Amino acid sequence: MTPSRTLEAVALTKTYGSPTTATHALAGVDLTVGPGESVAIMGPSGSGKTTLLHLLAGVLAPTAGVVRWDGRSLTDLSDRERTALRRRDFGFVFQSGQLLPELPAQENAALPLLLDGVGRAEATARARQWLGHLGLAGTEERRPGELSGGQAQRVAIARALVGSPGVIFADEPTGALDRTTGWEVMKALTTAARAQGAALVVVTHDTEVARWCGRIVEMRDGRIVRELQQAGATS
Ligand SMILES: Nc1ncnc2c1ncn2[C@@H]1O[C@H](COP(=O)(O)OP(=O)(O)OP(=O)(O)O)[C@@H](O)[C@H]1O
Repeated sequence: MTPSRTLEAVALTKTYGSPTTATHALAGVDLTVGPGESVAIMGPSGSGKTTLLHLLAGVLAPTAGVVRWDGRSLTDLSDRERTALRRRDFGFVFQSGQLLPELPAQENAALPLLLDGVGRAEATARARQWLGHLGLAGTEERRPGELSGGQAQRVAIARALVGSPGVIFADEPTGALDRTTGWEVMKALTTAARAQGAALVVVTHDTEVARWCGRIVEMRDGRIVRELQQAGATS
């Protein structure tokens, strides 16, 4: 990836519903995330964290404002171009339940490459490499039901990273894990993202999770009300 790739949101607003039932989920958000940077988005329930994540990732369209990735506005792309961009340049990690239960770990991790037309042998080899980096050597053939929660999240991280994305979006990535396992998963996620030069955007309620990120932004009522640089962050 080129080091200049930056994710930038300008004056982002999002209103759900009709004019009579409108919810103003985002009310003017500016945010820039550079290569290798990690940002935690925190704030109370309903403050707009997930909406912001979905807009940044091009999953939802803004009501007004713009999201630029690598200098290109996501809203200027066709649905098809946006889907292709999401698959190639963005990786996703969710709370849980994101792996396909019938596929072994290595195929789950290889999926973005397979969907992008990479041959099975190469895709699996690259997935196995990531599983190895994430401490999952020996579990490549296991199905998600045969993995612990922490192992399954690391398979999801391998899948998010396997296509060398420029940005990884994570929504409560440790929400289904105990504290120690969550710590290990965040360590794996931030270390791998940094090694790859990928930006990382994490939505979380958990200050322990946010501590792994270089920057914390706090949201209230659809706005960023505070930004905190973390000098001591591991990322
Ligand atoms: N699809 C939708 N339709 C209508 N309103 C929505 C929709 N999605 C979210 N909202 C509303 O938008 C606001 C922001 O929601 P959002 O999910 O972004 O908040 P959040 O900070 O991620 O909350 P939580 O921490 O509970 O996940 C809330 O008032 C929510 O009810």
